[in-house]
Amino acid sequence: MQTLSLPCPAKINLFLKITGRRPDGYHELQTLFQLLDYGDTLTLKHRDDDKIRLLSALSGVNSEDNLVVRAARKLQACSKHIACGADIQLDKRLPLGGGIGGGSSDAASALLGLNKLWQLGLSLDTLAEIGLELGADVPVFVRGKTSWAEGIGEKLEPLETPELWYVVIKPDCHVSTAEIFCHEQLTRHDSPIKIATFLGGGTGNSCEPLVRKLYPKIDKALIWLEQFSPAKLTGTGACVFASFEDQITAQTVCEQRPNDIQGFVARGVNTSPLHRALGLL
Ligand SMILES: C[C@@](CO)(OP(=O)(O)O)[C@H](O)COP(=O)(O)OP(=O)(O)OC[C@H]1O[C@@H](n2ccc(N)nc2=O)[C@H](O)[C@@H]1O
Ligand SMILES: Nc1ncnc2c1ncn2[C@@H]1O[C@H](COP(=O)(O)OP(=O)(O)O)[C@@H](O)[C@H]1O
Repeated sequence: MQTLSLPCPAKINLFLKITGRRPDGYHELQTLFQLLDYGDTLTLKHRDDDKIRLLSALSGVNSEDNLVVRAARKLQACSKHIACGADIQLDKRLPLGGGIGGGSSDAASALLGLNKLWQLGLSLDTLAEIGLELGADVPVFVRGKTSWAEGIGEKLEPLETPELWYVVIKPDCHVSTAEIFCHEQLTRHDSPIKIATFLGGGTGNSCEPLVRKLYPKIDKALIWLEQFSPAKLTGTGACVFASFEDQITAQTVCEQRPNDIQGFVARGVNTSPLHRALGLL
């Protein structure tokens, strides 16, 4: 097999609590990562030399900093063969810095795809460990299941959720995850909750009050979406989302969004499209 074309699905955080801070500065959290059937596409072509070439530049991101190239280099270091190279084409649909895990998902698809293309035979456990070095959100995409998460997002327990339709919109602003986690006004000591408490409803995102205050456009987008269904921030933003029972209602809402707001409709899925494409689950 010489070429693989793979999906890189988005995620949303159905809730997010910050329960503490580790000595290295990373925050411990609780969240529910809901995978979506919508995302980027990564095409990997085997090369007989050891070059990693990114064929599609991402505006504002140096090729060597692109998470797919960083993932490929990390995996190359695990290879005992000399001829492990790849041409990589990344077709982006997911907005950058949206809190929907685009870069992390691209990295996970690169790890799983190149593991197959280069016949490395690494387990999902090993790939999740390598992924965690690239970002706290990478392991959930490596494991490929909608999951309850703790730690910094790497302690994962699959949780089946109703496969609802989501409207995800991105106001015209960019939120840096690091900026929010460094902010003195961030709530850092939420009490941990049980799964049953989340299922009982009403659990939100602890970053939301601060992000709404710092980014009026996000506040406005939440107010707009709230007209149709309860709306929440995903991750540290900038995207916000709301759920709907059926696709047509979700599409009708999405089409009415203000002109300066990007948006899409996606179905929540319990199993990643990446793993389905690779025949892993
Ligand atoms: C908090 C979440 C929820 O999904 O936010 P989003 O990025 O999706 O908005 C993620 O776990 C983010 O994961 P990811 O985007 O991979 O974060 P990383 O690249 O590992 O970290 C970016 C920066 O955010 C801070 N950070 C990140 C995660 C975490 N649990 N605690 C932190 O303090 C650190 O300062 C780190 O340098
Ligand atoms: N393949 C990639 N896709 C998106 N962003 C990338 C990628 N590689 C590196 N990045 C960098 O990672 C940052 C966060 O990306 P992204 O995963 O889209 O956001 P978030 O973690 O908020 O969901 C971007 O602003 C960009 O600088």
